[in-house]
Amino acid sequence: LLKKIYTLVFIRKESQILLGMKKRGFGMNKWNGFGGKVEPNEQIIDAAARELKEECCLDVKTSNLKNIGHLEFTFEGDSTMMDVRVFATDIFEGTPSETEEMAPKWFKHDQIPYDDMWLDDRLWFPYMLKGKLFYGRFHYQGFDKILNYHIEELESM
Ligand SMILES: CN1CCN(c2cc(NC3CC3)nc(N)n2)CC1
Repeated sequence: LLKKIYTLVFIRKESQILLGMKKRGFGMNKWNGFGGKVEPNEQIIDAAARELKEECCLDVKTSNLKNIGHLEFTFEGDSTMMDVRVFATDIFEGTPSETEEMAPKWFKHDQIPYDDMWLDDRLWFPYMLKGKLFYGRFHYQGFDKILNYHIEELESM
């Protein structure tokens, strides 16, 4: 019932996508996009650009970040909902660099390391990789089992 909003940013270059290996905190030891919490009085899009810079030193203009997806996560026995706003761009400045949070690496679309990612990723990544807009909700039991989910392509966000 209590919704917390998070950001998740994917950077694309030619036929590759940038993922980061999370070195600490939530999602540690999983590859993922870059993101985090939205501070009070912070616009979601600004939080997305801020976290990207903090986590892999890339600079993006918020005007170049496109909202491509919306993911909602609930957990059996827990009343919080993770509301994850997904953004992507292929316009960025800087070189992806390792930080205390993330070790970045480029991946070809057919070499996404799903076994070292959140379980839901293998369900919605194909929509993202095909350039589609998507909405997905996933109900987890613990962090290693999805009890049920729904995902759909959207015509607009
Ligand atoms: C700040 N982060 C951004 C990414 N995020 C998640 C969550 C997730 N699944 C949920 C079961 C945990 N799956 C991906 N790919 N990312 C959580 C919050």
